[in-house]
Amino acid sequence: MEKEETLRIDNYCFVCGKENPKGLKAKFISSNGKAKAEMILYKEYQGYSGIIHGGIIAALLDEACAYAGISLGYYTVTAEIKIRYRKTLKVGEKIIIEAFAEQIKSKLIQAKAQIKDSKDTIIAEAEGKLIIKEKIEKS
Ligand SMILES: CCCCCCCC/C=C\CCCCCCCC(=O)SCCNC(=O)CCNC(=O)[C@H](O)C(C)(C)COP(=O)(O)OP(=O)(O)OC[C@H]1O[C@@H](n2cnc3c(N)ncnc32)[C@H](O)[C@@H]1OP(=O)(O)O
Repeated sequence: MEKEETLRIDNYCFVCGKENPKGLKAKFISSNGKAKAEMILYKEYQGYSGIIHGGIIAALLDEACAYAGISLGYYTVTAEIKIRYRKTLKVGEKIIIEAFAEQIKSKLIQAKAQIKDSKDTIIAEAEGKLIIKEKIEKS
């Protein structure tokens, strides 16, 4: 049987990679199943004029879920993600992205994430199912 591919981290993640010149460069902090980042998205990421593209919002929510899972000690892939877009996100607005994850089966992590603006209004929220691929070895 073929050996399963391992997930490699090379700092080029589109959402968080420090080395990716075309990435969003989000900086997540995470611990104990929670993850958080703050950032501002500019015009490069809009769809309609002045409004951030929903795909970018989805990528941020997905990443927040992954980081919450990483903080539980696992690298995962996303099997499913459901997104609810509640308000449009305007270009140039400060946002807070937060996620919470829990392991509910041996290979399954369930995560919830949300994006709020600086007035604490929910812009978008997500529910994700993440499949555990490997345990993070502590160095
Ligand atoms: C020391 C600290 C260091 C910290 C460092 C921090 C730095 C971090 C740096 C960088 C972070 C980067 C973060 C990036 C994040 C990106 C996230 C993504 O974009 S991931 C790419 C998109 N997703 C895919 O490409 C998946 C593609 N799909 C698949 O691979 C498969 O379809 C998969 C694995 C999702 C399911 O495949 P199957 O069904 O063959 O899986 P089977 O292994 O058989 O099942 C596993 C278990 O999961 C359940 N399962 C599978 N899908 C499910 C679902 N949708 N809902 C519920 N359960 C499900 C199954 O029923 C099974 O459960 P049972 O073991 O039988 O109890």
